[in-house]
Amino acid sequence: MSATDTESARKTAEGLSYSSGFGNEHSSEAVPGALPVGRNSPQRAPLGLYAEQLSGSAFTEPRAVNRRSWLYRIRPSAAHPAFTRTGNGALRSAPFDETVPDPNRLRWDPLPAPAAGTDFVAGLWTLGGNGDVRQRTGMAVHLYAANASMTGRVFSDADGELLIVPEHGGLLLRTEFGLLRAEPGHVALIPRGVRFRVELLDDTARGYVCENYGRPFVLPDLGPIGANGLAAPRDFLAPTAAYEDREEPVEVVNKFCGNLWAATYDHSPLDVVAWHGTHLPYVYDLRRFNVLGTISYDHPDPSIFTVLTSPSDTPGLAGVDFVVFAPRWLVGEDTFRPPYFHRNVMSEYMGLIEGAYDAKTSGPGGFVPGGGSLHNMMSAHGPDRDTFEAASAAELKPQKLDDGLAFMFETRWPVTATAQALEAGHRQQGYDAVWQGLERHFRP
Ligand SMILES: O=C(O)Cc1cc(O)ccc1O
Ligand SMILES: [Fe+2]
Repeated sequence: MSATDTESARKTAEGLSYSSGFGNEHSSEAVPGALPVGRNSPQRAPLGLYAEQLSGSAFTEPRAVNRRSWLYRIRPSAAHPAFTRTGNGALRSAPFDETVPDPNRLRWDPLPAPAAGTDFVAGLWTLGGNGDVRQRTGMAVHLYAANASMTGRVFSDADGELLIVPEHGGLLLRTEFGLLRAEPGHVALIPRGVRFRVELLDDTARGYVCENYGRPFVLPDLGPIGANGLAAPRDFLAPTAAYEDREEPVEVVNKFCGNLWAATYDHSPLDVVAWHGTHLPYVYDLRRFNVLGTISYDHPDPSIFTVLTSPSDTPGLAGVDFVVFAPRWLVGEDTFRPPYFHRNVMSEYMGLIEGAYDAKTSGPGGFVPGGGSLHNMMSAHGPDRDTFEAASAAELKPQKLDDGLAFMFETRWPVTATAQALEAGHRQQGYDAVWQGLERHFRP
């Protein structure tokens, strides 16, 4: 990628404007009058545009979960030649059956640097997942490492929505709905089927992606917490309409039932001049998360850190939760303050965006930014030996944890790793050792 590409992406990102709110109806027009008033599909849409509905739920789903957007575009998406199979690279999809589900605790260092000229799509590398793309259940954990902006091509995922978690390097996401800027510490969500192109705001980019095949992410219910707290709806930012009017070949890469397919349009499909609806991309700054925790004793369960949840058919049992461990005060009295030892019916993939995580030693060979751990259902885990020893002896003054930003994709189904993840050179060997040497202290 040339320095000028990065520079121009950066300049574009500076001037972005958004509209705020989660799950509500948004609307935007890049040209005044482009949005029809009072109806969705007039006989002739304004300004000679084509009207197109993009649905994210069945037409008949209850109003509370119904999602669709109306797009007013220069050319209809339907005007394209046949899609043909293209290479899947290091992308894998559910069902994950290359390997046997592994009860062991697994940990990885960051992805190695990619070959020159690797863009976001080419840089996707699947760690594992669960469910079945054809049944629209489950999730996948991907990582990405890129050093080039996407040029001449866009991506869309029919299999699920993409929750992008940058760890290194900013991203400019040019979507059908407009532009989003996602820096490390932000998350961006691209809904099922929405086309987008990723441009890099820095020379290289690295991060994580949760591909959610199931019900779209929503904000968790707050129960006795009350009307406020955790992620506030108004901190979710939708783009404003911005269109490309380009009559030139653009490759549309479509992830469909686990495979990549491509068709070359004779124009840019990011040609939406106006839109309104609820099936929308958004960004959220994790530092806006209102962290709640104990002000008396005991370490609350991490469900209190849920940013977004994808409900399954069983109330309270998420297909996948996105959970953030953000800076916070620890004040619990007579309390072991880091995450406790546990065996969990849910399966936990953890990543680190910045700094250190309070249950694990950082530094080489430890849990490091860009790395990740997989603690599958019922696997025994928790603080490593050094963390346990330090926290058991610590003086319990109020303590600010402000040097880390970690997250978890937590799912009701076990995560099966891909063959490339189990065999990867960056998989840490001997992770079990972090729990060795926990002394016996029992004195009956
Ligand atoms: O570090 C983990 O394993 C994640 C986690 C954090 C926590 O605060 C409590 C339980 C839990 O699984
Ligand atoms: Fe855990």
